[in-house]
Amino acid sequence: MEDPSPSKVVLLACGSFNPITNMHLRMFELARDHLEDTGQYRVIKGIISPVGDAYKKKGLIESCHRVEMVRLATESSGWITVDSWESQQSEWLETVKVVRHHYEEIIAAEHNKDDVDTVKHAKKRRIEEKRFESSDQNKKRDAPHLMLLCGADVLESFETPNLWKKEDIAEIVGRYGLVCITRSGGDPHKFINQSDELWKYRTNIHVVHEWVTNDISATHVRRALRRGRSVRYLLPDSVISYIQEHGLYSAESEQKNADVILAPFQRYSEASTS
Ligand SMILES: Nc1ncnc2c1ncn2[C@@H]1O[C@H](COP(=O)(O)OP(=O)(O)OP(=O)(O)O)[C@@H](O)[C@H]1O
Ligand SMILES: NC(=O)c1ccc[n+]([C@@H]2O[C@H](COP(=O)(O)O)[C@@H](O)[C@H]2O)c1
Ligand SMILES: [Zn+2]
Repeated sequence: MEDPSPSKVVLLACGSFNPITNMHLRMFELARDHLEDTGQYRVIKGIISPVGDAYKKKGLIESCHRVEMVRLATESSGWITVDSWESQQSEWLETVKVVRHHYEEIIAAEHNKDDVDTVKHAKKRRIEEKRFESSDQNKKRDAPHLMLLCGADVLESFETPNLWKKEDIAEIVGRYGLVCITRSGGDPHKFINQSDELWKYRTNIHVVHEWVTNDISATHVRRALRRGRSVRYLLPDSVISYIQEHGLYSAESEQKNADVILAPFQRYSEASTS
């Protein structure tokens, strides 16, 4: 008999969040509505993982500030949280490693939950276990899926030479799944259609069309801040207060890493020359 209950999903967004904007938060709401509309999924959690300082992107301020701003921005959400594990690593980590880490955490939490259940409901479980031949198989089936959430620009960056490894893309998209929000100027469907690699995994890529096109970008916010312009309503008030209190985003901070190569380019060009 077909299982009518929707699969649980955890959404993970990786990026600079320099700083977090309302659009980063909207991505989660849009993705949840889209997935739940299919009747196949129930989104139980959203995780925002700011990239570590070793990513070396131009203008990237210290991760402690970026993490704190995400914490403030997600305070009012009942399901989106920040996770600082990635940002605490001394080296830049490929996104696939971040995805694996969070999946392992989810599975470990499921096992812990089962252990607690075992003590609390030992009797009930014994009865249930008799109904299933392999409890492990069922545990796995009930475990939440983890999907990477991103904007269309990240999907399009898969084709940039020396930025992503083919096997990493295959693992992220093939094994976990991707939810991609349209961003003005891009057409993810066309992009998937034109890529033999992505076409293979098309059923694992959920494209969410944002009809209320919203072109907020962190770059735009940083530029406005440098010019002393208002950024109100582009990001939460608590984040704006934090930026003001700590004097973040100046002409000087925008020059950070200006003469450094982005970590993935550095790593993959080293690999191809050695
Ligand atoms: N307006 C938007 N529409 C759709 N996706 C977005 C939007 N802004 C950011 N994202 C997505 O949010 C994630 C984190 O992106 P990132 O931190 O680079 O934000 P950004 O606004 O693009 O910043 P920057 O301008 O510094 O590149 C990425 O997956 C990116 O595609
Ligand atoms: N090969 C990879 O795994 C790879 C390459 C480029 C960017 N990324 C990630 O994608 C995100 C992109 O963030 P930005 O759009 O802010 O540059 C970051 O989290 C970064 O670590 C991963
Ligand atoms: Zn970006």
